[in-house]
Amino acid sequence: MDSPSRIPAPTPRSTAIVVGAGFSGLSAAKVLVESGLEDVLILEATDRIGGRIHKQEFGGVAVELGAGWIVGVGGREVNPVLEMVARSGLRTCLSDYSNARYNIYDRSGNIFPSGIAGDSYNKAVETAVQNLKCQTAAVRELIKVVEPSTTPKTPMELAIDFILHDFEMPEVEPLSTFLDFGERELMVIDMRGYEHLLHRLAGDFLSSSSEGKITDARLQLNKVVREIQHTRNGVTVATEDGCTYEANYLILSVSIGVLKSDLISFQPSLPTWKQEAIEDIDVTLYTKIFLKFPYSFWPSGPEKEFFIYAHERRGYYTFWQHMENAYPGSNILVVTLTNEESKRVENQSDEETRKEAMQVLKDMFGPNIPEATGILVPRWWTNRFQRCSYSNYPMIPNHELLQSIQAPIGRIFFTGEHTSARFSGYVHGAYLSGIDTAKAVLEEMKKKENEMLLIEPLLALTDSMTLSQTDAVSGDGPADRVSPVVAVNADDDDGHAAMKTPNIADQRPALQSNPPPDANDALGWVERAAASLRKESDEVVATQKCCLPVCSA
Ligand SMILES: Cc1cc2nc3c(=O)[nH]c(=O)nc-3n(C[C@H](O)[C@H](O)[C@H](O)COP(=O)(O)OP(=O)(O)OC[C@H]3O[C@@H](n4cnc5c(N)ncnc54)[C@H](O)[C@@H]3O)c2cc1C
Repeated sequence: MDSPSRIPAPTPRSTAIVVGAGFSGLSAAKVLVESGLEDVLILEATDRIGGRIHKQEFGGVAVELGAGWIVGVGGREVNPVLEMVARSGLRTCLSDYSNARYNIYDRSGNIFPSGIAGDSYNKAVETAVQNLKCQTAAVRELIKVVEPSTTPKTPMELAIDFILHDFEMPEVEPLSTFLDFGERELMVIDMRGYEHLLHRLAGDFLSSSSEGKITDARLQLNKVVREIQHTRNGVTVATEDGCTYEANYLILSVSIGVLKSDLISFQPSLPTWKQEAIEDIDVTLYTKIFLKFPYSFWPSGPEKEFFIYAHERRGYYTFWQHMENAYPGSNILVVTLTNEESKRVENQSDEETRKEAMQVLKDMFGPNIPEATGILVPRWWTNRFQRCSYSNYPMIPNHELLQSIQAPIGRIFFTGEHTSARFSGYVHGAYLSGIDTAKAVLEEMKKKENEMLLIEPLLALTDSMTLSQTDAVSGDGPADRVSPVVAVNADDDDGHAAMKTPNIADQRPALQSNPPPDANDALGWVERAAASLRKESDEVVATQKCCLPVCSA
């Protein structure tokens, strides 16, 4: 009997492949499918959808390892994620950070008097706003030197500085999220998790079982994309398990951290300006560490949910939250670390982290508190499918950088929170970017279709001429159907539509050497049409150059 073949069966070419099934990938796929592209294929590296939205059961409740809040609520526009929350009846509660400044503990367990803490906080906000104004003015006037800011020195100043700058605070950060959607934040406290929104979204266009499990073959889990080959005609994707997939277009929704890493290689390589833009974007690491206790020992009540530990090392187990408001009786504390501290704890054992956290809690609440019985430390940095928590753009908008990040390369389109002009870093930014990118792909397809309508008669004509010509010369039929006119308007391998205009005369020696008598007029017509297409493509290049000043043509 024949043994079953180990070579995976070739998959049919799809119109579009979406890499990644986080919020942006799924929202992009939904738009494509609902526009009639039934054959969209989604390749996701892990065994689940959701990406940086990830619920896990811990200590008897659902905790959010990634996004936990709907940020931007109560403003003049409605956050689209809030609309989804309302539709799916997800349980949330308001997070009020304003009292955290009155719950600042020193290393001896004393709370700073509210007057001192409040004054220090207000001063830090003033300085931060002042700095921002200075920077904006400096950018406007192209002044390089800015007044040095007041540097926080004491443990309390360092703690406040950490809260103001490592968490987005509407008081100091004029982000579109706060300006448009409002300054409030709702925490998701639902056993189905934040990721329930993604399951609902996927369920809108992918088939699922009666238990809600997605069964649609268009979603392929455990498919780690390692290589993307792209030409002017399409893309070929190779996954770690040895499969290849072909498509006309590709939407890449992996995080900026993954783009910075070497997980995915591109053939040909991404152009230098794209690689530089990817390098230039900073990433933030944000780690919520969950600790489970046999009973609660921290102050509870409406204004005690958040508390701060002031240590001489900035960001050392600074920001704490108890989960009693969300899940009464859960006896869970959450402490948030960022950036270098996140990396440090990711690289040590959970037991070491538990000991450090316990020492901090003992500093604040005394030596007799119970030991944590469980700890959960998410690892976003060492996770090769994330390598960050979210992108971190400079406060002063850098349009050039953003445009370079957003710009497609040939048939590869980029999406994800890091491509969102107004809402980078957030769930709603990811969701809206997916929609925008899918629309851009549809536009591009329409443009190509229109071009083909124009080109097809020319193709037929050049085919018939080439046929008679090559018949006359060699007796063979045309080997390659790609017409020089098609090449005029096709993308080059660097991804810029029609950046190089081929010399038609060079590509058509046989036609010129001995044209059939009745083809002379037709040839003139082809030349004129090609010239007009060339002019059109030059205009495209001009537009692209003006959008992408860093582009090396
Ligand atoms: C700890 C943390 C806290 C956060 N808190 C908030 C918050 O409270 N509120 C808020 O609005 N936002 C928050 N965010 C940000 C928010 O989670 C993200 O902005 C958003 O979820 C990003 O969605 P995305 O689709 O852009 O990317 P992702 O969700 O990362 O989706 C990308 C997908 O691509 C997959 N992938 C990666 N590499 C490959 C590959 N080679 N092949 C195939 N698939 C691949 C990944 O597995 C992933 O599923 C937080 C993020 C983190 C990590």
